[in-house]
Amino acid sequence: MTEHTVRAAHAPSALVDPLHNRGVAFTQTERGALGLTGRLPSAVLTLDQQAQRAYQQLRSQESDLAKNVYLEQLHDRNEVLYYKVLMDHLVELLPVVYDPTVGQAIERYSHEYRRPRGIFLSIDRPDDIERAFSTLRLGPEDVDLIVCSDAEQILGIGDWGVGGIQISVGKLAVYTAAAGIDPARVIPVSLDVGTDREALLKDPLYLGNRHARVRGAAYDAFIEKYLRTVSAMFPHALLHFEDFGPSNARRILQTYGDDYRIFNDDMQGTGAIALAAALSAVKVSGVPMREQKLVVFGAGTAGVGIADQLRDAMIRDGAGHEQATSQVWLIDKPGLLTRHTSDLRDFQQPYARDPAEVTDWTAGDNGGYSLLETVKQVKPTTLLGTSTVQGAFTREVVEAMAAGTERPLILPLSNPTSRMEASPDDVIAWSKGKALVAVGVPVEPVEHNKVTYRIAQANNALLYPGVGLGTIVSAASKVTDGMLLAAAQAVADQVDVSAPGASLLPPVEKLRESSALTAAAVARAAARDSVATRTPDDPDQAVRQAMWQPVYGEGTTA
Ligand SMILES: NC(=O)C1=CN([C@@H]2O[C@H](COP(=O)(O)OP(=O)(O)OC[C@H]3O[C@@H](n4cnc5c(N)ncnc54)[C@H](O)[C@@H]3O)[C@@H](O)[C@H]2O)C=CC1
Ligand SMILES: CC(=O)C(=O)O
Ligand SMILES: [Mg+2]
Repeated sequence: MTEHTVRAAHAPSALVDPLHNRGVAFTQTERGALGLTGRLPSAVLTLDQQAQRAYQQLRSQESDLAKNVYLEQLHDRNEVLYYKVLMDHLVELLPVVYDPTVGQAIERYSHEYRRPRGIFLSIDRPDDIERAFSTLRLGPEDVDLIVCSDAEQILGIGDWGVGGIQISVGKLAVYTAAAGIDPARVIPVSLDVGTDREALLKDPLYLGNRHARVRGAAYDAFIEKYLRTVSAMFPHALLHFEDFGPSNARRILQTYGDDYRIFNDDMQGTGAIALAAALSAVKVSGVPMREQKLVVFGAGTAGVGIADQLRDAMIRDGAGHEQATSQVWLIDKPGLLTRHTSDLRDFQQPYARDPAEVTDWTAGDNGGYSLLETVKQVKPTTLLGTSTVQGAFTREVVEAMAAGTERPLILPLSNPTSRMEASPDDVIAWSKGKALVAVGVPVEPVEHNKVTYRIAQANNALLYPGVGLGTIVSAASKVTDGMLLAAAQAVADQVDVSAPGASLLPPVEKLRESSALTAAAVARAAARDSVATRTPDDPDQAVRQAMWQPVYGEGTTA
């Protein structure tokens, strides 16, 4: 050890540990008890005063990325203060710590890096998994939630290697800000299996494994070892999977979903929030769920995850399984997916159309059937965008939607903003105010013909925090389809869509209240589905009591 490292090791730990640090809010008595005498300026500030100062400092940052970096540094210094600022300004700051700015933070991770947050697991050292988690010195009862990503499909921006740790950090920040998940009881994880992005591999500052993504048996063994280790060490933790590539996302959930408490946000969370928007749209359009016709543009993890949940909702509303499946049309890079499309993925196959159906359709130059042709032929009630293709919902497509049905539901859900299939103001204008719209990122209301259209944010963040809290409060052994449906229904029940231009989903201003209602509905569903191992008499009260608040507790805290 050098003289410097010895000195650092003797720094007062209460100022270094972000879960306990209060900075200048430590009282003189606490400073004395914690060995901080002379280590802080004399004044003692309140949390509100600290939050005022931090917010002023934040406002002086010149870009959203700079604000994100500032907030991450605050997060690493003082978690209570970080969450106080975030929650006091949630509408303004959610897009900074989460979607869309988190995309930039991920791209810039190795360059903006200050200090590590979370657990970094390398596929090159699978035997380190247990030792890595042991460094946290947490016991089996101490962890509620672990978010991991292998960063193959971050939002709509693809493979970002170790930078994907920031999606795990960002998703957890939303869990705490929205649903009061205790930040001391969560762990963000990077599963670094390499990256196929040449620019990262060539960047001398890149902080991840400098090799191509490992696939096949070694990848599967790494995931299995991760699951076995974390569930043995933290048996009550919900294991959230985020932004895996389409085949791995689905395969992991299908292979391990019965044995481990897994939640795949991009399939299950996104499916449920889109279902919530669709349930609200049914109230406006009057077209019952069983009669909905859905065109999905971008048939990957999110697109087919949503298709599955909407198909199941059609079945619950009285459609037969075959009929409901036939009311879904998938479009991917080759165009409409038919049974003749080569390289269909297994999860796309149930929806592949019979080529005999489309013999009268006009094929494009590549021999496939375009989005526009499909919309004209099918006259769908709902058009979903999960393709990452900016501008794919052209004026002609939107006009065809509005010509085919009275109140089309149009969901350009791709993130971040640069990937959105259409901007809501165009969709409202091109459809002459008929379209019901929700998008993945926060956007301003749209004025059209003297009506103000409030555009719902159909981002899984409006739902997954409540799913997580409800799972934790009920100590559910798994996340069932019934719990996801209950979450979607609870979110939809919170909005009144009777006024012209009303939002299809609750606003972010009410996210905390909304997440509490969702969590209670999820806990009730867990009991109904016999997966709850704790059944509080009053789930609403249990949920509210479980919600962590950003306040300094009594007495010294180190
Ligand atoms: N609003 C929300 O809550 C969520 C939004 N998303 C967004 O959905 C998008 C897709 O994410 P994932 O499903 O995870 O990715 P993915 O890679 O699994 O799916 C994207 C699909 O779009 C297809 N695609 C690409 N170019 C196309 C083109 N020109 N024409 C037709 N299809 C094309 C791809 O082949 C792929 O099947 C991302 O932008 C992501 O941010 C994902 C999860 C949640
Ligand atoms: C919101 C989200 O999970 C995504 O875009 O991937
Ligand atoms: Mg995601």
